Amino acid sequence: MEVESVDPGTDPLRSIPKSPVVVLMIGMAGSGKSTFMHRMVVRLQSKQKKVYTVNLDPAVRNLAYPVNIDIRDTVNYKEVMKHFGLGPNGGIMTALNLFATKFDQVLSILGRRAESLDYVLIDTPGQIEVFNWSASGQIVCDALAVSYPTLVCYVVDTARCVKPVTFMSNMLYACSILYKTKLPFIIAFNKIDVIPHDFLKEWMEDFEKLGDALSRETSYVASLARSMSLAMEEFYSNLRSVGVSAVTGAGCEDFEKAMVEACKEFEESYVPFLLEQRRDLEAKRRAAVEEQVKSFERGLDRAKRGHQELESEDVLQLEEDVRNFSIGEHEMD
Ligand SMILES: Nc1nc2c(ncn2[C@@H]2O[C@H](COP(=O)(O)OP(=O)(O)OP(=O)(O)O)[C@@H](O)[C@H]2O)c(=O)[nH]1
Repeated sequence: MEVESVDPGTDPLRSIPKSPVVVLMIGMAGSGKSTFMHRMVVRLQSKQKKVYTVNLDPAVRNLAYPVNIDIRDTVNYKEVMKHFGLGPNGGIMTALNLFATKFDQVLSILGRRAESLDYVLIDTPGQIEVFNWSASGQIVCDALAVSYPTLVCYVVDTARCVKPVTFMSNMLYACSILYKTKLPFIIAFNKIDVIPHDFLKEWMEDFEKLGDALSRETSYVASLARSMSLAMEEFYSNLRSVGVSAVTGAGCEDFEKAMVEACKEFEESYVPFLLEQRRDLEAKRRAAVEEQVKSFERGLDRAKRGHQELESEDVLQLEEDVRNFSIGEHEMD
């Protein structure tokens, strides 16, 4: 398996255009990422914006929105699980890592489309750690951020944050994503049709209020969360949050305003950093891709040794599929 050379059309050192704006949707399973993507696609299209969508979740069954690039068209994660002897999370992670080794193909497709696009919305797996802490997440984020204004939207299920301890753990996740990606960040407190998010804003703006709520809980985790709540104030000051409902569309206007602000932040804070770091980032990304290719080869060797009882054509077919897949697109409307 060879690492592909970069298409000149996607030269990572060219200047970063103002559009399309890339939004990475990250959030726990069931938080509403796909539904929110659908809502934003419909909303933006109704304003004559050109929206392009990418699905990076190999295990999702149904998508609410029309998808242009779909990881499920490339590697079959169930086959990957079977042949590499992995569980569901390992299968998703390996499929995503494999996809990331060919992410230059996505950049080429976007490069050809970019001039006519306003937004690229990217859906990620609900197993946040699979994206955030794997090589693939790093490869995808770095590749996009050196090419287009790139933002993170962290989708949170507001109803699942009613307990202050759960809210705090959700915020710690958000914190780890912000510090890992370093990209402009918007928290979308989703499902405000079920429960308004005002109490969460209060907890973010006044750590004493969160402390009060936590003092009603007696667990060890609550006292840990209490001692962390002050430290989190600094983190909250680095992000913007809005309440939305993917189902009713409430709050979407605020979300659009937050995207405009986040783009400004990208331009003012991130682009200067990129201008200094781009060569290093690109070298790091290519090294990460090469490492993934090697790790894939090692995995295949192990799989072959472990599957001596299986039909060798089976293993060869999988090897062929995962080595030589190419990334295509579904036409836009
Ligand atoms: N009431 C309400 N339900 C919502 C909202 N957004 C999503 N849902 C529901 O929440 C459930 C999960 O939504 P999805 O969009 O599939 O969530 P996801 O984050 O993409 O989930 P994974 O694909 O598992 O990562 C579905 O039943 C949605 O209909 C919302 O704003 N309000």
